[in-house]
Amino acid sequence: MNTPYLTFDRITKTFGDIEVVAPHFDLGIEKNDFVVFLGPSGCGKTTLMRMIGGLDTPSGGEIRLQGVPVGPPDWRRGMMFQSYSSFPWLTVAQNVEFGMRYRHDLTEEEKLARRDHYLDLVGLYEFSGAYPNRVSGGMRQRVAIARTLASGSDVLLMDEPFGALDAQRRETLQVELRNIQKRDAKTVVFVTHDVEEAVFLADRVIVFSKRPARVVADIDITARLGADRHLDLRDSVGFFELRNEILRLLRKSGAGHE
Ligand SMILES: Nc1ncnc2c1ncn2[C@@H]1O[C@H](COP(=O)(O)OP(=O)(O)OP(=O)(O)O)[C@@H](O)[C@H]1O
Repeated sequence: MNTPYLTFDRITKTFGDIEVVAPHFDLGIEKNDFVVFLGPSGCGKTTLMRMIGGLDTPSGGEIRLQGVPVGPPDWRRGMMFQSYSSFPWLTVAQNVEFGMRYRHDLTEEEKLARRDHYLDLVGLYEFSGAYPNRVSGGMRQRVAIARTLASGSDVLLMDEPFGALDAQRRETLQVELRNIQKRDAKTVVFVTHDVEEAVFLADRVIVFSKRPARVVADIDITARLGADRHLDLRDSVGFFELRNEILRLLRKSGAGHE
């Protein structure tokens, strides 16, 4: 049997008396999969992501990437959290460059080209020289998205990254993220509370129970919708069926979802 690219092997996690994941939590994530975590608020999704990124450590068990236990954060696991703010003392462009500080494999010219490409992608090129505290919250979030993508990590850990964006920008970035993920063969773990966003982006949606988190459903979205995602898909019957199915699961899992 093949070992998954990313493995949670008999994980336990407690904060004092609080048990965050169900005892001996197991989960495998395949390379180049776009996996979305959905579940009730406070069930442990962020904690699971932080443990992949190395910002938190399991109380027991092991998380392995390509068979190797994960250690402290490094650029191969790029993290982007909703609260992950920009550095106020750096300009928008310098913030994006900062994401590439460990990319010794790139020349200065390549770094600058990547910086400009991703700034353009998130619609911030013209704000390159601005300081983050001079732009809106949604724009700061886009700076963080550009920085994460520019860093070129193999694994992208994204915790509600589009939360502060307006609907149109959000749709654009969803399509772009999905394209980048497929084109550049990234493995993405993405947390959202938005079921439509989950269905649109994911190859696989994992629905968690209330804390302590356990997997209540593991849905192969690509088997049902195909890998090619375009905005028209949102109007299809298959999309609606999946959305409704997941909303029902969330209601049952006690999410009290919108
Ligand atoms: N550093 C910490 N110390 C103590 N308790 C914590 C800590 N971090 C998280 N928790 C608790 O662990 C539980 C899981 O939190 P987590 O942020 O992982 O949930 P979540 O599913 O991401 O929630 P949300 O959807 O609201 O973002 C919560 O009860 C939270 O209060």
